Amino acid sequence: MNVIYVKDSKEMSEKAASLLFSRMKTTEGQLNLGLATGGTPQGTYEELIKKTRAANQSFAQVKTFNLDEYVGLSEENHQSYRYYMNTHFFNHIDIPIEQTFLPNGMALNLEEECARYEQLIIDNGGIDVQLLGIGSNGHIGFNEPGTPFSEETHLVKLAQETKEANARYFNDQSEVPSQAITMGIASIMRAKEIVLLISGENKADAFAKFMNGTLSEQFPASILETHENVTVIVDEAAANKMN
Ligand SMILES: O=P(O)(O)OC[C@H]1O[C@](O)(CO)[C@@H](O)[C@@H]1O
Repeated sequence: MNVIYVKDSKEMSEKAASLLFSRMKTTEGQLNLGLATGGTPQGTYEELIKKTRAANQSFAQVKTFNLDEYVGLSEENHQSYRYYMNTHFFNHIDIPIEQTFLPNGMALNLEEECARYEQLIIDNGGIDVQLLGIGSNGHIGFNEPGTPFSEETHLVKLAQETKEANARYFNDQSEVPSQAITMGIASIMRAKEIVLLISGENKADAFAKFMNGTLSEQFPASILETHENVTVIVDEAAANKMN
């Protein structure tokens, strides 16, 4: 595992964007990108847009697969992850919107939707590079503590801690959906390369626990230690409990 220590979230975003940009360039855009939402990767998308524009680079061949989506929020809902991805990234680059995929949290049959999404990723040849954030409880995607490492895309009930953490994006905590569809740990681990971003004081305990290396389903991110191609980019605020 390659751990890169950086000063702050700006430097983390620049490093992550450079890495993704270079992967897109070396494959001439023939790349399946796994993407994440939340506050952490927002700067990475901004940097990636800047780089793409500055280099006048086309990424029209790239396909994207997001980790997760809330259940019951339409794509027009400003809190849906589809809305987040469109506004923060897809509307500003030339990846055709039809090549951008998220689980459909409005599907009538949610179990069927999970199986369809998993199969969609497989049918497209799998994910080449997966971008990840981490929850303060160690979740990756919406895989909460206790999720079996063998899970593929599935329906989850959000942990209270996660609802509280994500309430900042909603008018009121009661509006945070209680369910989501997420790629499972097994789906994430099938990515050929993983880039984990960790930023901010509120992630310091999670990073310390991650680095301590005990493999446990109670701390979902711990599985990443067993993946052969992981880059972690962590800022000073998140790394400050390691000294
Ligand atoms: O970057 P944030 O907003 O702290 O979120 C951390 C993680 O939580 C999720 O948003 C899910 O709650 C992940 O997609 C994200 O990586």
